[in-house]
Amino acid sequence: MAVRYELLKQCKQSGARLGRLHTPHGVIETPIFMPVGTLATVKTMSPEELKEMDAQIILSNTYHLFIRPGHEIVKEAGGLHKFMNWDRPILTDSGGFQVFSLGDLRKITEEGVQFRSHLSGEKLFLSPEKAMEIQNALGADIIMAFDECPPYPAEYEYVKNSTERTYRWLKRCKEAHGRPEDQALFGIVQGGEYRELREESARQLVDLDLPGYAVGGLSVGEPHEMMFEILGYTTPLLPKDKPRYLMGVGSPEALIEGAILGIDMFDCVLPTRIARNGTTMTSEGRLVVRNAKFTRDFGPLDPNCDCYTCRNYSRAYLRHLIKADETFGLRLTTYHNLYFLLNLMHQVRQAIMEDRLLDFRDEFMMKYYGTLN
Ligand SMILES: Nc1nc2cc3nc(NCCc4ccc(C(=O)O)cc4)[nH]c3cc2c(=O)[nH]1
Repeated sequence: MAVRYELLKQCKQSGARLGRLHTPHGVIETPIFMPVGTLATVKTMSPEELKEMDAQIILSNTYHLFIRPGHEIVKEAGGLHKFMNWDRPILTDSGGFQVFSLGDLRKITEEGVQFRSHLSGEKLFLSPEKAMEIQNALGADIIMAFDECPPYPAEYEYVKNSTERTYRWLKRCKEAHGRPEDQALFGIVQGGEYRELREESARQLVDLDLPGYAVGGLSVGEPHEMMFEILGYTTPLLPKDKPRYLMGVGSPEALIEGAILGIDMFDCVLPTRIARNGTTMTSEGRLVVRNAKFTRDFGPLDPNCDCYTCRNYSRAYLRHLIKADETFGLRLTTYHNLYFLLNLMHQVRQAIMEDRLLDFRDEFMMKYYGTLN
């Protein structure tokens, strides 16, 4: 089996669980946050730094690597692990979301999606078969089905047709998957904001008995409460003995709430993207270190953080680097933001172990957001 999930403990206070995900490139402790390395690099971080902060799995993107440098190049290099010198697990997203959010969308048909590259404008085509060919070439441990992520909001009829086609595409992915022995194909539950479509999608995917299930079509601009409400009735439909992956979610509050609702895996570009404009996540909430008020603040970014950035540099120094657009500044804020979320998930796992995740949530929310919700 390419990937095997081991349920270690069900939290007594919530729907959260402690688990271990065994993959060909190592074991992942869940619930887990996955740093995003879209172009075969987690921007400004080295693999050694990612290991130092205990990143156990990273994400990369079919769409981007298909466009540049091309999946054949990566395959000739020996696959993505070798190409980027990362010997721990990798998950690749299928391109479904990226085509709809990045490429200049041409046309969706039963066959697949015609679009223009956001780089060269060249006409390209992605289909379930093509997405499998690319991901089989990249060699990630976990690969995602080619799906359509419907926009929010979207009419019931549109979402119904899209979700039914996404299911037909998933069956084609399963058929076309060339490496089931060492790459686990996860399905993606869709259905928009419509409960009966979500329930139907979950039922169909579970019948395919896949090694893992993602909840897609969320974190696309819908209200926070709606995302949690959808998770509330979708996650329980997924098998307890398989990992559940909420795509594109990465704020501290959403990671904790998602874990409480039974989600095991998260990914988001948020921490790395906001770091590059000097916005950081600290134990006392968001802190925009480029702000003038930190000009003479010689204390650590986060007094409660023991990461490399917080142990060695001051807010004044970080502000100076970010203002001067010094690359080292981006590296230091990125390192801290990733460390913050990875450490948050470590504390979440600890809280599940001690059956006190709801208490942990309240304590965290008070410190980070200054409110209980
Ligand atoms: N295959 C597939 N992939 C997905 C990726 C997603 N990513 C999101 N949300 C990301 C939201 C997002 C985007 C940008 C930033 C930032 O720049 O900070 C933060 C969050 N929702 C997503 C849904 C899907 C989906 O259904 N199917």
